[in-house]
Amino acid sequence: MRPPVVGVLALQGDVREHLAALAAAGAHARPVRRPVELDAVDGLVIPGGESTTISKLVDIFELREPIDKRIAAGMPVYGSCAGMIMLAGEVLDGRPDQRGFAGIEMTVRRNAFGRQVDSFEAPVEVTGVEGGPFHGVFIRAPWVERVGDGVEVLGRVAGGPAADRIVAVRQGNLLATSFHPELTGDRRLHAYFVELVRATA
Ligand SMILES: NC(=O)CC[C@H](N)C(=O)O
Repeated sequence: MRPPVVGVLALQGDVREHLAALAAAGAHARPVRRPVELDAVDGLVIPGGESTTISKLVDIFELREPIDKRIAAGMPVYGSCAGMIMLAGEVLDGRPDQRGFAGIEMTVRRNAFGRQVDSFEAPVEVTGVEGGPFHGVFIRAPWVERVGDGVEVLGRVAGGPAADRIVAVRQGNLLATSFHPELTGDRRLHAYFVELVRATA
C-alpha cells in the first residue's frame, strides 16, 4: 500500500514544520502552491500563520475554487490555528475582506485568547487520540464559539483562564485545532490525520 500523499498549503506560515511532522507520521508530504500540485495530493494541511494573508494569497495563486471543489468532493483537510480560521464557516474579529473555504460549520473568534494572553501553553485532551493530553501551544490563537450539529468537538483547554474553550473539532473529513502540534515533537495528531487520508484515498 503506497503512503498517502499529503500536501501543505505553502503560501505563508509554518509550512516546513507541517511537512516534517507529516513525513514522520508516514505520509509523502509535499508543498502545494499551484492547482496542479493540489490535484496530486490525497489530503491537505493548512498551516498556522496569518489567516488574512493566507486568504489573500489563496486568491492570487488561484487556489480558492480548486480547494473548495476538493473539499466538496471529500478531500481530508487539517487546519492548525490560521488554518482553523480558514476552515471556519464564520469568523469573528476577522478582517472584512478575509474569506475561508466552504468548511466546518462553526464560528471561530480570531485572536481570541489574546485578550488574556497572546501566547500560552496548556494541556488538551483530544478525543480519538490515545496517550494522554497534547501539550497545546497557542499563538494568537482562535477559539471556537459555536459549532453546528454536524461538528464533533474533539478537544477543550484543560485548565487556566481559558478552561473549557473548544480548540479541536472535526466535521467529516475536516479537522481543525487552535493549537500547533507541528511545533512540538508530538506526531499523534498528524498520524491521526494521515490515517484519515489513508482511509479516504
Ligand atoms: N498562530 C497562528 O496561526 C495565528 C493565527 C492568526 N492570529 C490569524 O488570525 O490568522
